[in-house]
Amino acid sequence: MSNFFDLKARKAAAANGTASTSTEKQTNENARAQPWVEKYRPKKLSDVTAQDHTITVLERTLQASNLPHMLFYGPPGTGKTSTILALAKELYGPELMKSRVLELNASDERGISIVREKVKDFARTQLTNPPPGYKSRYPCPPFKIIILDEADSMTQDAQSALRRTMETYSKITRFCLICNYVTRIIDPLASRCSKFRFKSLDQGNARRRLEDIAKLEGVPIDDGAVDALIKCSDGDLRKAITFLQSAARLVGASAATAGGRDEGDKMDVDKKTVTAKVVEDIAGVIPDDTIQKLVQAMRPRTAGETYQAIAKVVEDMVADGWSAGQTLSQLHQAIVYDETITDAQKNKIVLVFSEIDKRLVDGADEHLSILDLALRVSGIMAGR
Ligand SMILES: Nc1ncnc2c1ncn2[C@@H]1O[C@H](COP(=O)(O)OP(=O)(O)OP(=O)(O)O)[C@@H](O)[C@H]1O
Repeated sequence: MSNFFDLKARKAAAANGTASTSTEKQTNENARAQPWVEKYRPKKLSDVTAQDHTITVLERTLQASNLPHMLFYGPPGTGKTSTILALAKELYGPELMKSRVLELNASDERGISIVREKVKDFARTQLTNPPPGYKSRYPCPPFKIIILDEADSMTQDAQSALRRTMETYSKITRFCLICNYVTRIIDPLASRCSKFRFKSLDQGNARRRLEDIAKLEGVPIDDGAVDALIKCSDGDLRKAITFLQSAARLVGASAATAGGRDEGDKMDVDKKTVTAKVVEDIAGVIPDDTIQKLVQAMRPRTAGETYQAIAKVVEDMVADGWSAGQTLSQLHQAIVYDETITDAQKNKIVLVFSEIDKRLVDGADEHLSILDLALRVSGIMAGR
């Protein structure tokens, strides 16, 4: 891992008493200010963890110096963007990355005009020879790569237009579409690509990566905190690393500039060790007893009493600032494992959860949505 060796070299230089120049100091400052998700983004295909099958197939494809159009799909923070960037770096080396790779992400416009102009213009550009002294692990391929991140947010028209561009310029341009929801990619486009599924990171790999980063950054972290990072991030390594960096800043355990510490926060700030409590507070995890209060309020009683009990707990939760998304996710977990609720009731409850989830995504009022959810689930639990 190159970061590890960079860090070791810096430490060795410091131990030898090597005077650091102002340029070195500036570089160190920049490294400190950098988000860890970028600092520890895999630089080579072999740095990508937990996606062994995909990486093996891609490495074999590279050996043949050929590449199909590709569609990477899977949950957020599992290494899709990192993989294609690492692949492109290995294929072109730093010299050709700029001229041979076009990366368009969510901040770019997603309509048909971007396909007709920016994508098509780049796709049809003829290749120039590599500069003298160009060196790469693989023979320089006769094509460029266009990376379309978050391709599932492209309009249907834009996707249709892309189909033709892909075909027309396939000799000199290969596409890599990246998305979370493969069903949102139109069939004619998906069928032109080799598909690669990225899985949520398993606990073992996520744990190793987080422990490595904590060690490299000199952050004391206890076992419970790593468990909490894994639990709060649902297999999304980007989220886990971001929580880790925020937690390290909060407890003052990292060299990163401290900031964002609120007076009055009841967190474990004195120990300088990242604990499970610190992680949960940063991730906005609602304490179990609060969720249990809501579940108890939802248990069957007379109609008027149920409303009052639920309304009171929901009001307190809103006043405490707990987000509706987090409430939805933790309440769902609590109900799924509740053995007093029958499977038939759980089936109906899941439908209510998905409806409220959609409503929240569409921007509905959080307080009313959670109130509605709790009342409807309570009705189902009462057999209504
Ligand atoms: N499989 C992985 N191996 C190593 N690091 C990873 C992996 N997955 C994610 N990461 C870390 O998380 C960060 C975000 O990963 P990346 O942008 O590749 O995710 P993604 O799958 O493209 O997510 P999204 O769908 O949200 O775009 C990376 O910079 C890296 O630090």
